[in-house]
Amino acid sequence: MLVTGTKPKMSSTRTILLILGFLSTLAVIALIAVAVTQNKPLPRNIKYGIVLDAGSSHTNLYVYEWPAEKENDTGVVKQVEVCKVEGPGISGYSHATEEAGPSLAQCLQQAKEVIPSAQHKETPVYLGATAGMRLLRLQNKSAADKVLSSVENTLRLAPFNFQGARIITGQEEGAYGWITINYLLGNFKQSGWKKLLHSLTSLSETSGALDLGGASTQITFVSKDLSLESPENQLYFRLYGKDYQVYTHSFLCYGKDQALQQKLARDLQTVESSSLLDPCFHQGYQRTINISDFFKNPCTSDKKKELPFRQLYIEGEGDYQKCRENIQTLFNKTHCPYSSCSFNGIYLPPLQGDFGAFSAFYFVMNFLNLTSEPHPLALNKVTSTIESFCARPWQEVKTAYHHIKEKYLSEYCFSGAYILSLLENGYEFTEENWQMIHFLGKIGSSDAGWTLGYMLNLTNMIPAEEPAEPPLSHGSYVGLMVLCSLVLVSVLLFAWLLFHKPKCLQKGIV
Ligand SMILES: Nc1ncnc2c1ncn2[C@@H]1O[C@H](COP(=O)(O)OP(=O)(O)O)[C@@H](O)[C@H]1O
Ligand SMILES: [Ca+2]
Repeated sequence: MLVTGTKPKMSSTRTILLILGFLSTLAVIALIAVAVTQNKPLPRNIKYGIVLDAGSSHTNLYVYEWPAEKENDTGVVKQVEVCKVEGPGISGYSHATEEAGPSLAQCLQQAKEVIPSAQHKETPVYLGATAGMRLLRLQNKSAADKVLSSVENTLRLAPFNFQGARIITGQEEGAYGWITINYLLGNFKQSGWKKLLHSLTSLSETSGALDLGGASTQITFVSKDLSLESPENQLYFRLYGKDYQVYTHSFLCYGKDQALQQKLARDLQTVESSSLLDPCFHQGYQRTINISDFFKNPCTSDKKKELPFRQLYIEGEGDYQKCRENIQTLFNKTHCPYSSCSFNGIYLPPLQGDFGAFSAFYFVMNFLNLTSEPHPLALNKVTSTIESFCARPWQEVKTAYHHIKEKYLSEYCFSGAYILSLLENGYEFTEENWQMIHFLGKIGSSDAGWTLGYMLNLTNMIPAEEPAEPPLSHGSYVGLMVLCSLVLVSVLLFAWLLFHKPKCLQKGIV
C-alpha cells in the first residue's frame, strides 16, 4: 500500500543514499591510491663488500651485497659473485713474490663490472690469507711478507676502499666459518615459534662448523661443557643480545693436501727402494715425487731423512682398508692432558648438535654422491661407497670422469678415506652422531666458508644487542589500523540503523 505524502521523503532518502554511495566510492579510490603510492618500490639503496679468500690451493674473490637500510638484520647479506683466481694460491708465489698481486687483476676487473662504478670508492675490500701463508711464514718469513705486500699494492691500486691484507689466525678462520653458516641459516635471530620449539626440545640453536682446506682444518661448535681447561680453544660472542660460548680449533698440516704430504713423509721412513706401493691411489695410477723440496715443508720437516734417491715413484694399490690404517697413524691418540681430546693432545669437549661441513668436506663428498640431504646417509653406506670407489682401476676412473681435473680425481680416494679417518678417529664421530653432519656447498646463494663472517664482523654488521624494533612492521600496522577503523565504522553504522531506523526501512513502507 502506498501512503500519500511519502514521495518527498523517498527522494530525500535516495539523495542521502546516493551521497553515501558517492563518498564510499571516493573513500575506496583514495584507499587504493594511497596504498599504491605508499607501496611503490623505493629506489634500491644497495651496498657492496669484497672479500678475497687467499687459500693454500687458490684464491677466490667474493662480492657481497645488502640493502643499506637493513644492514643489522640477519640473513640480508648475500653473495652475488665469486671469481676463482687463475693459478696457485698466493703462497705458491714464494719464488716470484712480485707476481702474487698481479695474479688477482682479472678477478678485480670482474668485481668492477658487477659493482656500479658510483659505488666503487665506498666498497670495502679485504684479503684474508689462510694456512698456505701460515706455512710460508714459518718456512720463509721474508717471502711471506713480500707476497703480502705485493697483493696489498695491487688492492690499493684498485678503485675500491682497501681495508687490509693479512694472514688470519686458525682461530679466526674457525670462528668466522661458524658465524657465516649460522648467519646464513638464520640461527642468530629466531622468530618466536622457532625460539619456543628450541627451548621446548632443548635442541641446539646453532650449528657447528667443520671446514676442510688444503693445509688446515677447523672444528667449531657451541659447547655447554666448556670449562677453563683450554682457554686458547674458547671464544665468547654476544650476538643479537645472546651469549655464545664457542669451542674452536684449527689443525695446521691437517688440510687434505698437507695430510697427504704427512702420510708420504711417514711412508718414506720405511721405504726400501725408490718405489712405493700406495693403497690410497687407484690401481694403475702412477706419480713421481721430488725428494729435494719434500722435507722443506714445515708439515714434513720433522721427518727429514737422508735418502739414497732423488725421486720417489708411487704406484697405486687401491685398497681402502689398508689406506685407512695408513692414514690413522696421523692421529696421535696416546696422550691427553685434558678430560677429553681429539688428537695430538688437543682438547675437545663432547660433540654437540648439528654440524655443517663445507669446503673440501663438501667437494669430496659431493663428487662421491654422499651429500644426500635432508636425510644423511648411514656411515656404513658412506664407507662402502668410498671402498668401492678406491677399488676401481685408474684407467676406468679416468674414462668415467674425463671432465674432472686429474689432480682432484686421483686424490678423491685418499681424500674420502682421510675425511672418514679425521671424523671417526680424530673427532670420534660415531655411527649415531654421523647423521648430525650435513655437507654444505652453498646456503642460499652464498658459499659456506669463513669470508662472509669475516666481512660481517669487520663492518660491524652483527650487533651485540638485538636492535629495538616495534612489534609490528609498518605495513602490518597500517593494515591493522585500516581494518579496525572499518570494523568500528560498520559497528557504529549498524548501531545507528538499529536505534534510528530510517522510515524507509520501517515495515510496510516499501
Ligand atoms: N672440486 C674440487 N674437488 C676436490 N677438491 C677441491 C675442489 N675444489 C677445491 N678443492 C680442494 O679444496 C681445498 C681448499 O683448500 P684451501 O681453501 O685452498 O686451503 P686452506 O683453507 O687450507 O688455506 C684444497 O685442497 C683444494 O684442492
Ligand atoms: Ca679454505
